[in-house]
Amino acid sequence: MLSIQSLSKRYNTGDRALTNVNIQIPKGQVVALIGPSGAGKSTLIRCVNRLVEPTEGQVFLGDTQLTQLNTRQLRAARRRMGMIFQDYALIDRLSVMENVLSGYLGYTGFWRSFLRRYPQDVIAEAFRLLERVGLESFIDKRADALSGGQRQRVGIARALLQNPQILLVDEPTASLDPKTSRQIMRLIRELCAERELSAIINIHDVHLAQQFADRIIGLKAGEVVFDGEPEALDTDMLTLIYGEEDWNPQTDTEDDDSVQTQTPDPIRMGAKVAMV
Ligand SMILES: Nc1ncnc2c1ncn2[C@@H]1O[C@H](COP(=O)(O)OP(=O)(O)OP(=O)(O)O)[C@@H](O)[C@H]1O
Repeated sequence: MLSIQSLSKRYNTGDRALTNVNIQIPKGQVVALIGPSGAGKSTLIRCVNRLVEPTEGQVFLGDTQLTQLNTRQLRAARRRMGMIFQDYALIDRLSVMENVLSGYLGYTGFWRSFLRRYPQDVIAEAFRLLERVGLESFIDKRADALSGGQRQRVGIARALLQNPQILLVDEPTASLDPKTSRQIMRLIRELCAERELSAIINIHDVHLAQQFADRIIGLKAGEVVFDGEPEALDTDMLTLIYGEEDWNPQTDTEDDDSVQTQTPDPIRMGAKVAMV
């Protein structure tokens, strides 16, 4: 579904951010991208939707070679990629509903988007999505009146309104507390399963990655050094990716209100992960 081939990126400053990255992601697979600061995670996600231009290599979404598209074609192709951001990227003065509907703007002409007129079926779908992410009673609230977790749910609903084939998710939980982080990761995972959507999630929290991803890719200094199931990510591999560190932190999962998260801490339990 998404195919990243021999991808390299060197910034104008001379920084080599990615070197010969090869990743194939099938439909419906949730991939967590981990690695220390500066490893190239954000660059990789941004090379997929060409917010950053790769220096070498190709990226295919289905049959479309994203790396060959002109500006107009790229705009159309980006509608097939839903973006979810660390800082939510909402318009504060607009309502929750208007923020979600803005996910449709890429499809619509200038005047319609200027007048913010949306087809009835799009509005109905936005309602359904807001219900699905648990925000049905917040539809008319201004975005800046919401908590961080609620704002991220709006961001998720907005991305899904595009009806994308893949979600590109950049540190979705970086600004959230541990309990809300797990709820958001669970929601993303469930939605991907319901819609057979693939996702690449750039995430710093290794425990969350292990708990909620189908597959983990570890980047170090721009190169893929691990690509496998969460169970295979043991302490030796974590040390290779991040360097020497205590990989046995006491993490508390008791405060999560979902029964599904009563899984053992994956690293404490010798990296045997009970997937949700
Ligand atoms: N716009 C830029 N111009 C020049 N160099 C950049 C730019 N963006 C990133 N880099 C460099 O590319 C490398 C990879 O950065 P990137 O932000 O992709 O890493 P990351 O793994 O996402 O880090 P973090 O977890 O801290 O966000 C780093 O050496 C960084 O300094």
